[in-house]
Amino acid sequence: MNKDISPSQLKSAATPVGTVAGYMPGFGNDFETEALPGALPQGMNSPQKVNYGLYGEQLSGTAFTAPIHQNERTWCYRIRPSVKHTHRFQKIDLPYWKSAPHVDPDVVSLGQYRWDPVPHSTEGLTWLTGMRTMTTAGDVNTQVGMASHIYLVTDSMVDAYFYSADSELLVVPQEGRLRFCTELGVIDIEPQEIAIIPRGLVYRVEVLEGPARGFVCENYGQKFELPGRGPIGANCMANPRDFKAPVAAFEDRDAPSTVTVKWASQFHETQIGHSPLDVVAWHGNYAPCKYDLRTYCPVGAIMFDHPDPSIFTVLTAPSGVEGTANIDFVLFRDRWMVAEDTFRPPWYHKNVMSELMGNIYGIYDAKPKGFVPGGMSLHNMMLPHGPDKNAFEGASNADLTAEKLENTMSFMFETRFPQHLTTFAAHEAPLQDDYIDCWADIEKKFDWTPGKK
Ligand SMILES: O=C(O)Cc1cc(O)ccc1O
Ligand SMILES: [Fe+2]
Repeated sequence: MNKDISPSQLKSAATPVGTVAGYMPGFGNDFETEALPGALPQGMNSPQKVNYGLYGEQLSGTAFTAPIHQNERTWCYRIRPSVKHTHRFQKIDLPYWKSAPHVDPDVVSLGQYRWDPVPHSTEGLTWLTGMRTMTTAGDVNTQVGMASHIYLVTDSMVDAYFYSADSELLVVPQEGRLRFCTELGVIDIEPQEIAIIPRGLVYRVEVLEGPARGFVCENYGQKFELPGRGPIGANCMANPRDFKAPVAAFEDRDAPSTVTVKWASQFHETQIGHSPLDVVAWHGNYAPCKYDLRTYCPVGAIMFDHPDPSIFTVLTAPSGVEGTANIDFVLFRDRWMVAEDTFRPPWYHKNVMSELMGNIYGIYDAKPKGFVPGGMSLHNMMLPHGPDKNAFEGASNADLTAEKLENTMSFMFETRFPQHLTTFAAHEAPLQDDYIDCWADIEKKFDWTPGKK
């Protein structure tokens, strides 16, 4: 132990997990943070003895040899190395959390689909038991694609911890407030914020205000990164400083605990005798973060026409094919509409990517009715869609003054892979059977008469 530190200093410096959430700004920065003074080795990663009797441990988020601009890892200094567990892993069943490839032969995924909010259950549900997979795409074993989930959470995890070896999770709350107590610190989120929980990071989820509902994009592939802004330049869209990583916080708590691991699509459990959230200090660039969607600075059409929705990309997870994302996370927030002589809502279209949308709050301009907060829609790859009849009539006859779209926040998880509905999405979730009728009354307006000039 470091002899320069007095016991009173130690007491005041400790920030146990679960009491305080403090943050450091920046996206993918090389952070350093310590909950006890002097806990973080300086100038090297593996001193012969670490202060306070801590163990050094590296968490790699990319291959050791990944290019320098993508290479991510974090050095943790912890009370016990995380290998210490007392039991072999046992498989457990979480029947509502599915992974790709998962194709129910009796479910038709080819279609335009929309769901009302999945209602809260009368039984108590945690982050693990309350996860409801709606769609899967790609293949978790080859680390391509994604799954979309709804979470319904009423109960905090108690002496229970989780990590996903399969995926990074992008969490989009719609109702309630959650606390993510992670190995690297504490993150609190509420609607209009998001959190990113990296692959391999251990955490438990507590309910600060329930019941909580929201959306999750489970990314099997390369990590989310900020999109290149091209000619837009060095500012606007999502700015790096608005992403917040937690400061170090730890628990020194001996209690029989469970660790659940999602690995190659299956869930496994082991027992440990202490809290694994025992990282006293860390440094590195592989860390969870939160982001307030209200800080997203949209750039749009200021003269005419409706640009592709890629202008609203918050984060993109590359697929290896340049410009073709494994997943884009796109935000439709409040903004001004000023384009002249223009049909302002989204146009009718057929997209090579598949579009999973969720409504966080308010009204989405292409679907003034039926796409409600907590609801989702799926327009699968190469399936035509666009404004419903009301939106078309409204926007093609509107007085085109400058108009502010207010009371609106929806998002899209857009992937290059087809999305397959789970049995839950097709049969248990509140699917709107009449969704495609929103286009049924679109009239033929063609006003050409043969032979007439
Ligand atoms: O289908 C949707 O509503 C999402 C969407 C929005 C937009 O402005 C342009 C294209 C697009 O797919
Ligand atoms: Fe679309």
